[in-house]
Amino acid sequence: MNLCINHLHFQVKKRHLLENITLQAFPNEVLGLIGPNGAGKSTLLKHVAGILRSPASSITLGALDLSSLDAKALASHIAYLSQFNTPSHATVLEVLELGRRVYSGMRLSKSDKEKIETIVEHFELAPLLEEEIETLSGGERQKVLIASALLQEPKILLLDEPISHLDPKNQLEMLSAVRHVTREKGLITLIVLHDIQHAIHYTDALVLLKQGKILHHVPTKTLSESMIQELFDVEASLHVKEGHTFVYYGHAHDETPHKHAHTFTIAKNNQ
Ligand SMILES: Nc1ncnc2c1ncn2[C@@H]1O[C@H](COP(=O)(O)OP(=O)(O)OP(=O)(O)O)[C@@H](O)[C@H]1O
Repeated sequence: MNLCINHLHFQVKKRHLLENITLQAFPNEVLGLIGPNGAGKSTLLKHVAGILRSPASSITLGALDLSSLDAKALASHIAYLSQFNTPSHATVLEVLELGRRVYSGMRLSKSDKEKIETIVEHFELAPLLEEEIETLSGGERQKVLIASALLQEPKILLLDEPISHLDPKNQLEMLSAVRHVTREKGLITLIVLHDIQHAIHYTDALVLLKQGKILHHVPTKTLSESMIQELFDVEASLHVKEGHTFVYYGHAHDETPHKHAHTFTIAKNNQ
């Protein structure tokens, strides 16, 4: 079942925040949304999450019209981790349990509890379970919220800058976990990332959004320097070292191995 966004248009007063957004995302795919500040990335995710609605457009998952569902029905299809919202007055365990309540209500089953235990172990959250979520560090909180979103077992996972507070090790582990779970469970994952390096290594396809419009929607391996430059209005160059692709901003390095920098893409280096 594909996620289809058709002719999404969103305007506030006279300002067009999203213009004619049409795209498809597929099961097993991590689709990265990248673009400058204010490009409309969060606004796009909020539409898929059903927080914002634009009646003239349609957002469907297979034959299901997501825009016709209420919040509870949406929660069984979509887990959304927003940039800023954190539940208040809840312990870590309660936040994790929230991920299962969409299915089980207040009485969690044995299987719900086992799923929580597995994720607690995987994300090493055991020492934090009784802590109030508000007292955690930004990174710890982000880990708990991602774990809770995964416990929801959605078909669509929406992550808005999910790693902004994590240290480098946790960033890599979290992105790796997101990619793994997307493939293992056949999810459609939309993730907003500011770090192009991460986007290159952990996404399958990229939507490049600028001023509310899609500039490009490409397989990640075909992202080119010229696309990055067009998107961010900065000099950018891609370099490959030992199979890994690195992005440099500013003027290209002297040791750039590719003379035709603007045509260089990252094909075959996206592992
Ligand atoms: N409800 C709203 N009313 C008016 N303007 C809004 C509203 N929501 C978003 N905007 C504006 O729309 C633009 C896009 O915002 P959005 O948060 O989607 O950008 P973004 O690409 O996620 O940016 P960032 O990378 O900075 O998080 C911004 O200029 C923002 O101020």
